[in-house]
Amino acid sequence: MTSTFAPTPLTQRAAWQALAAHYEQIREIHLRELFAEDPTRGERFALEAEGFYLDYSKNRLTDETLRLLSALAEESDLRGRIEAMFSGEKINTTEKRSVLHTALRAPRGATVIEDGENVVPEVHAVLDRMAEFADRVRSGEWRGYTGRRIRTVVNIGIGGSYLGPDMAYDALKHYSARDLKVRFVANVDGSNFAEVTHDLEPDETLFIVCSKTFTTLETMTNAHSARRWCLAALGDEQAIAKHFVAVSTNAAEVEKFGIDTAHMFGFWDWVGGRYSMDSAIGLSTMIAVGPEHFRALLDGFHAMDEHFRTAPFERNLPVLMALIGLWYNNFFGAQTVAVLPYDYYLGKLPAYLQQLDMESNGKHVDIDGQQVTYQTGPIIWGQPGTDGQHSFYQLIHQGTKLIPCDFIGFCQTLNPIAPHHDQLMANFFAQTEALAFGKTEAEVRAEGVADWLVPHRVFEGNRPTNTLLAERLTPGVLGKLIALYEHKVFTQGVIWNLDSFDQWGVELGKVLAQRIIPELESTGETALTHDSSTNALIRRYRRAKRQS
Ligand SMILES: O=P(O)(O)OC[C@H]1O[C@H](O)[C@H](O)[C@@H](O)[C@@H]1O
Repeated sequence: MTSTFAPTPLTQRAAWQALAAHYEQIREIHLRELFAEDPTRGERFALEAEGFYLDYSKNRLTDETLRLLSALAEESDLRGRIEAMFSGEKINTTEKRSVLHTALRAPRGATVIEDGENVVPEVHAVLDRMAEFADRVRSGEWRGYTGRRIRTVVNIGIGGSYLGPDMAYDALKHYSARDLKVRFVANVDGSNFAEVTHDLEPDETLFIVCSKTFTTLETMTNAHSARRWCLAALGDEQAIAKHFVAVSTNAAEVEKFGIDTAHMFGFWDWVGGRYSMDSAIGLSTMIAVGPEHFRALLDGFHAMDEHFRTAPFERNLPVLMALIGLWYNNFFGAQTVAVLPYDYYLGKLPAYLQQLDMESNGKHVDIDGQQVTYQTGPIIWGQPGTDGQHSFYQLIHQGTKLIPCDFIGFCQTLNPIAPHHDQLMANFFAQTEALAFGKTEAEVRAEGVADWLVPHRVFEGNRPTNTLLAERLTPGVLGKLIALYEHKVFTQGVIWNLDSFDQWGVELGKVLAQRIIPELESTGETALTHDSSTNALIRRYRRAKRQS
């Protein structure tokens, strides 16, 4: 069943037009004024939920802005779209699929119906098999072909079959078995494979080939190289069963590759690649941290799902963050969002969120195929603090572009080595303060700065930030954080009226590469029929290749 709601075009909705008018009134107002007007602003514009404290007071908005943004969510039928997603409607219309990553973390015993069937028992059956396998690898019961225990797990996969596990492995290092390493091969560049495997012992290495489709060029090329690497050392086809397992929705292709489907962990076409780190794609995560921590991660995801589904919009973390983001994206003309985690373990969060957000909402037509007349998904980027401070923060503080930032930090460190955490968090708090309030010309002059230097030392301020503070980074908190961003992206996609779950934009390049591969591999001078630029580049490459 699909929803029958036909929204008024976005820019014609009453709330959108009211926001456009409201923007004209508010665009010049400085955060200094907003804070001066209301001494309670810092506490009033904050939300405590699911273990997070979101301070959104340092944003260029008022109660009226929030009221209008919430009205826009209502007019966009956000409530109905949330229910449509959770209840298994085929909201991914271009691929005619349900979008049920939320079922991956539904508790045992819950009911989520997809095409007339409850999928929760299947989800838990796979989780149970994963747990059994992870325990066997972790305990050393699962042995390699020569009888040695597994010391390194290599996840072969790309996109959604890589970024989540890679991010989570770093994020949960503190909880990981230290005698078992996880590495990642994603890029089709042979240097990735070479560098990851050069110091590994084949008989102590387990490859997890992760691919939803099991046809992705990069992953299949790397998996075949891994197979050859393994066979070259162990010399027996029988060894493959001990050193390869697969995660996929495509059992036929897994078998064709030569992996016994008894060693395959499945998932379903209602899980998008970029929403799959909590499916069997998380097998490497589970092996690293153990089934109990993995379940805590899932519980975290689920808690945020429930919050998103039930909390009123103005007290709803993902909805609020989505609406604030939309305010800058569509009214202030901000092109990007910086995600700045003040936690070493979250170093790969920006890269993970790039796929989650940009592959979901980087669309120029709406769900009905109509060209949009408004901006859609922003460019996501970032780096952990404090590293970024010594590099690109200059532009955020004094550049000509408006860059809304998400600052993410924790009250407690997992590595209490004084004085590090206080210093880290002092920087965390200082940055949002500096960005919001800046430093006026009068303040700079009062410091006795020479006239000619004054303009360089002035900080305009009025640069918006969200601060997301949690107690400490645990598997559960990571799950909540990722679900928060998943639902933020969903909320924005609903308002922009997009299909946030397809990714046609990645297809053209793939198809053209398939056409070019034989042109590069062929030893003869096959005719080239591309444009003159592409032809010249290919000819140059072939010439260099012949000479090498
Ligand atoms: O898991 P796979 O089927 O190998 O897909 C891996 C990735 O490649 C595709 O091209 C898409 O851009 C991603 O959404 C996907 O996660």
